[in-house]
Amino acid sequence: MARKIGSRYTAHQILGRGSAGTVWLGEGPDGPVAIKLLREDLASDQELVGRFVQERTALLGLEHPHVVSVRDLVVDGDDVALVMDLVRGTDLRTRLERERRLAPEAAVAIVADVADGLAAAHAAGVVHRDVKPENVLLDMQGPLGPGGAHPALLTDFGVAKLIDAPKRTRATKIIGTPDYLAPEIVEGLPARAAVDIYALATVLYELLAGFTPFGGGHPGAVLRRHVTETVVPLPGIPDELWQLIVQCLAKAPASRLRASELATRLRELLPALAGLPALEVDEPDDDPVVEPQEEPSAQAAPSAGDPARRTGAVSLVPGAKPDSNRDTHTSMRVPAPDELAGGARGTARAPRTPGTPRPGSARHRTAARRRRITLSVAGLALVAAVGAGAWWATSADDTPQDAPHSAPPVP
Ligand SMILES: Nc1ncnc2c1ncn2[C@@H]1O[C@H](COP(=O)(O)OP(=O)(O)OP(=O)(O)O)[C@@H](O)[C@H]1O
Repeated sequence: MARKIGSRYTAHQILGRGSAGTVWLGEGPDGPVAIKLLREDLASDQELVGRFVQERTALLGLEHPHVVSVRDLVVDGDDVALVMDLVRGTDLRTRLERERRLAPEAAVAIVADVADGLAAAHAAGVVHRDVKPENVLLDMQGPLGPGGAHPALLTDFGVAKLIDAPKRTRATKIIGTPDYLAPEIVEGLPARAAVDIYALATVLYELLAGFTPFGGGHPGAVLRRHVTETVVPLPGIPDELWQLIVQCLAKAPASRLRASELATRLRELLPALAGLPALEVDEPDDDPVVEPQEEPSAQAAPSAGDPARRTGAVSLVPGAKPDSNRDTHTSMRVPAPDELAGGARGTARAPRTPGTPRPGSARHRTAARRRRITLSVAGLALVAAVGAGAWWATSADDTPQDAPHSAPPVP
């Protein structure tokens, strides 16, 4: 059923739903558009309305074939809506879920497009801060590129930030999605363009492997891996492609490539990747084995399937499901250095060639569960601190770079 949005637009049909509202196929004075309409019950939420305004502001004047342009912002009674270019296709998350892993050529072609879009955003002084497959749209009506990939466009600049002059203070709250967060964000440093490169390299790894390099388990563990763990090579990946990923996942932001360089280097690799099949990689366990520290106790650690262990991610939107490390706009407190140091045992998720068991794999899980009794003291402290911080930080948004470093007390 059609409905009017402001005086200039008509929404005809729902294209999809996000946590903050519904995206409609609509019509405007200049033809078809996509209209992102903020949920009615959220229209009085200043923070969310602020994000819509932020997205409009961030993208003003930014026209690029690999960025979804925002055409208008409508505020009319209870309606708050962003009017965007219509992309006829799907988002990259949907494609990845359907195919599980992409062939290297298609993955690289898609990521090169996004790198081009990021280069334009960075040149305009905008850091995206939430690069992930959900925020990449594939234009199925566009020409087929290398590996049969459709053109990719970066969208959802709702938490984008204008690049500022250097700040004197550290951030106390984290904006973003745990699996894709650059280590400097976890450490409370300001988000510069290099955070988008780190996130995009994470997306590239994920397209090739089917899982993110540092994801899995509690968000606190994910944050810690970004800072302390080294990415483990994917079996069978062409060396030059691997070197690019490693460089862009460097812990030091200055060591990463810039977006335009990344796009160029990826495109140079494309001919050598033509026709290569998707990598054969088994997803590592989400639940690394933690050796027992003491005898069984009534306070045994929650298991991976226990909701208490998975609720560290906090959705921006009241009522949205806060249980995934891939949730949009997760907002958490920056962990203290001792929380990041964690226990003696690393938790890197080593990918495996199919059929190769390793301790902690699904095959070994039953036996391992029997042995796993408690988390280390450091692990528990991290879980408690980050989990509590997450809930505390629900109202945090765009002030982190100005805020003094004052973490709440750890319960
Ligand atoms: N410009 C667009 N053209 C066509 N479809 C779009 C456009 N923008 C978003 N969509 C579709 O609408 C759906 C919802 O998008 P939206 O950005 O609201 O949510 P999301 O990014 O999936 O989640 P969240 O808002 O929680 O980050 C997506 O599945 C996407 O495919």
